[in-house]
Amino acid sequence: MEISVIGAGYVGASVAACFADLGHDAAVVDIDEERVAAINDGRSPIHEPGLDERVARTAGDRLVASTAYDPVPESDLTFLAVQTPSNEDGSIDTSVAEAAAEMTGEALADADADDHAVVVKSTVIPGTTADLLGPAVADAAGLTVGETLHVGVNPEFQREGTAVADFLDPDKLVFGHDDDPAVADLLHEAYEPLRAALDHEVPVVDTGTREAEMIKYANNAFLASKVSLANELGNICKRYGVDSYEVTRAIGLDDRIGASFLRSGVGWGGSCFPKDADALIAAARAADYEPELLQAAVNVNDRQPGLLLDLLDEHVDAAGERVAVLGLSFKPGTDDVRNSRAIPVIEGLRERGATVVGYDPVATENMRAVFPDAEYADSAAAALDGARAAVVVTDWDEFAALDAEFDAMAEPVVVDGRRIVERREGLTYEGLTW
Ligand SMILES: NC(=O)c1ccc[n+]([C@@H]2O[C@H](COP(=O)([O-])OP(=O)(O)OC[C@H]3O[C@@H](n4cnc5c(N)ncnc54)[C@H](O)[C@@H]3O)[C@@H](O)[C@H]2O)c1
Ligand SMILES: O=c1ccn([C@@H]2O[C@H](COP(=O)(O)OP(=O)(O)O[C@H]3O[C@H](CO)[C@@H](O)[C@H](O)[C@H]3O)[C@@H](O)[C@H]2O)c(=O)[nH]1
Repeated sequence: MEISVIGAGYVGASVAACFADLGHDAAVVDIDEERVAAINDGRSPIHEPGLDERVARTAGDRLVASTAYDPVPESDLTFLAVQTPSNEDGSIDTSVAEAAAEMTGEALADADADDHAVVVKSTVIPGTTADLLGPAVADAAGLTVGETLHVGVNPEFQREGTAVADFLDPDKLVFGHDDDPAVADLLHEAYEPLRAALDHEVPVVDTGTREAEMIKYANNAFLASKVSLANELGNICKRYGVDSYEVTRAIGLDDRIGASFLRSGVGWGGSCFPKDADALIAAARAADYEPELLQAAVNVNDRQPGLLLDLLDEHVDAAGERVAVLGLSFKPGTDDVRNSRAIPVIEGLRERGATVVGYDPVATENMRAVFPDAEYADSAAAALDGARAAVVVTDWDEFAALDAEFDAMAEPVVVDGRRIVERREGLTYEGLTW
């Protein structure tokens, strides 16, 4: 099957490479020449475990990348996987997706193609596909939705750092198609090799486009709120000398609660939870509904970095001191620093007059773009060397193994936002939520 994917970012690159690896012909289109060149050179344009080898295996053969939209009319199905960022007020900014939809339509018009399906993989507010993006493609192409152009929604639930594994073994597949059998058939065909490769059934949710769009937001809202509740409980535990991880381990044994997404700490970041929570809140308000619980989840999250720094203040006056920030990415396994909790932590340290020295196994260059004048070390040991204190922001495995490295600090003080460092003799250790 011929598939095109618009956008070679975290979602588009991994989805296209995985489809190619599963035996489809996948063409990725991106306006970013560097990302296109990387794929055509057989390299992943982003850091994502398992992606490099898939791109290397398929590039130039079943996987091709281009800045031109020529592959679109040659394919049966086009996924739109461009970014959907936030406006100033938190509402979704669909301008990039609209432009990509128009360019897709123009490519279909130029080639006089019909019977093509355009499926939105980007996260969009309910109604965006049916009311905005579908019509944008159709108008530019001179086609009619439901007749000569088929429009659907197939939200993506992969996580950064495990995007390939998540895509290849999803908990569910959501196909939004408003009863257009052409979209449903093409989506089932696209995912058939993936399902055939698994030794278990993957539930497929065939549903409307609006429901598919909302399922994506509901999924993220639930998970983000779950972490915020774990953080709220952790903050209370801390004040009562209770080990919050013992508590969440126990409550997670209740099937109705579930063990995942209960790790309390410095909060959730990344390109999705913050943006999607804001977009859903703005969408609710636009419809005259005040989403109090979701807003509280955001408020709790926004407070965590400040609470971490308050704990540092209890041990150290950071003014004029060198403070190591261990972990810059928003979570382990990725070089993505979008909405990383390291950003407010670094800002708070600088407000205190500290000299920040950051370390991350893979995200340094991306954080350098945010704070060009901060110091960055090549290793955790180098960051700790001569530091007055260390603040742990990301739970990279290698931080769990740190031990003698702390002795390079005059008086080792560690404020741990992710419960990753071992408490030990000779180390002043303060965990954020226990
Ligand atoms: N990052 C994730 O893990 C994740 C997971 C699930 C869903 N999503 C959603 O998927 C969408 C994409 O997210 P992402 O993280 O991959 O974004 P990204 O910013 O990493 O990638 C988007 C890509 O689209 C390209 N692009 C922009 N306009 C274009 C155009 N007109 N034509 C061709 N290419 C164009 C950009 O150059 C960029 O490379 C968003 O809606 C996001 O919310 C993301
Ligand atoms: O118990 C937990 C679990 C996560 N986090 C934090 O939550 C954030 C998000 O983590 P995660 O969900 O693993 O990463 P993402 O790649 O942002 O993935 C989320 O966002 C994607 C984009 O929408 C969705 O596709 C995924 O299903 C959804 O999990 C990170 O900052 C984590 O550190 C915690 O603090 N505690």
